[in-house]
Amino acid sequence: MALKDVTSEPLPVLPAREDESHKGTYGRALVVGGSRGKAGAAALAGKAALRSGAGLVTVLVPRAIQETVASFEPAMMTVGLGASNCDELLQEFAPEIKELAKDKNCLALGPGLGTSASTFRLVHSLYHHVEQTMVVDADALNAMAAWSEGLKHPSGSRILTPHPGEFERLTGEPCADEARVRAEQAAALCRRDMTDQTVVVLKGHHTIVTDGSRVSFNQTGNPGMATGGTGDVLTGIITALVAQGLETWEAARLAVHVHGLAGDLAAEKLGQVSLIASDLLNFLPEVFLKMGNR
Ligand SMILES: NC(=O)C1=CN([C@@H]2O[C@H](COP(=O)(O)OP(=O)(O)OC[C@H]3O[C@@H](n4cnc5c(N)ncnc54)[C@H](OP(=O)(O)O)[C@@H]3O)[C@@H](O)[C@H]2O)[C@@H](O)CC1
Ligand SMILES: Nc1ncnc2c1ncn2[C@@H]1O[C@H](COP(=O)(O)OP(=O)(O)O)[C@@H](O)[C@H]1O
Ligand SMILES: [Mg+2]
Repeated sequence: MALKDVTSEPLPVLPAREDESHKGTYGRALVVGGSRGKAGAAALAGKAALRSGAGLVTVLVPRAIQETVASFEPAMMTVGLGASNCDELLQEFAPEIKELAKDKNCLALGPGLGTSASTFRLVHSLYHHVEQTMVVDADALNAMAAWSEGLKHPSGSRILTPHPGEFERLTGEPCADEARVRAEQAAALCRRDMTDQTVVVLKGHHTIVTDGSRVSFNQTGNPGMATGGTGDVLTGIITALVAQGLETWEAARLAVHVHGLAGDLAAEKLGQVSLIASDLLNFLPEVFLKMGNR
């Protein structure tokens, strides 16, 4: 199947907010991630989801880091699972997480999650049994890479957001240097195991977004964004746009643009050297205003 390059087509837009709306109108997002030492990844994703317009954001983490995550941002709700010393999310939490997912419009799974065997089994269970659209990132991708059945049989739409290292773990093949070949690799992953509703976001300079038949090469962003946690922010942005009703392809394409533009504005003010992931959160408001949202 020929891959259609739609890079020059207009970007999707986030609809204007109606006067008669309320927080429920803008969706409920659930971020599942974090572990001791990587609380920040879950917090960055959660706060990015809030700054990208999701009505209600809950960050679900192991109990030991709940207070830390909550302290990053009071507008974020948190749920802590396990005993007070529990520092990673485990397989046995799957039923509780599935229950909490029921009234959510979108889930993000993976930032800072950790790589224990039990955590990986939790990821498999959620990937295969949660019907809501799910952004699958970071250690959730590593979990799926370690699974012999690969990414087959998700029970809902999935947006996979690998960086080239994660992509290689998932597919067993390194990313090609040439953009067009890389796009074909990402599209092949999309088509290989999954449903029509799967989107792959292969991150890097000119991040590739593909649904297996279309591809878009992102035109925003800069090397200042090559710093820990910027991918976690992207995960939160995509999750918020899905929670607000955008389709997976639209949400991924718009989010990648918004994320890169936040990076460009941040670099203009702060310089590429000093830019850190949490700066992106502070430039998201300017991005949405620039794009015509009130
Ligand atoms: N503040 C926090 O809490 C933070 C927590 N975080 C959490 O940490 C966890 C681990 O995530 P991770 O991405 O840091 O590590 P990992 O999955 O081992 O991948 C790195 C490997 O891939 C390779 N690689 C090749 N090309 C690459 C490319 N273009 N971009 C990137 N990598 C590339 C790379 O090659 P190398 O650098 O050696 O050349 C290396 O071998 C995860 O849960 C995440 O959410 C982070 O988000 C940081 C902030
Ligand atoms: N040289 C670059 N140019 C543009 N964007 C970049 C560059 N390097 C990294 N990025 C962006 O930064 C993000 C890094 O994501 P990721 O590697 O998952 O980081 P982390 O896991 O630390 O949060 C991606 O969105 C990627 O596109
Ligand atoms: Mg990452």
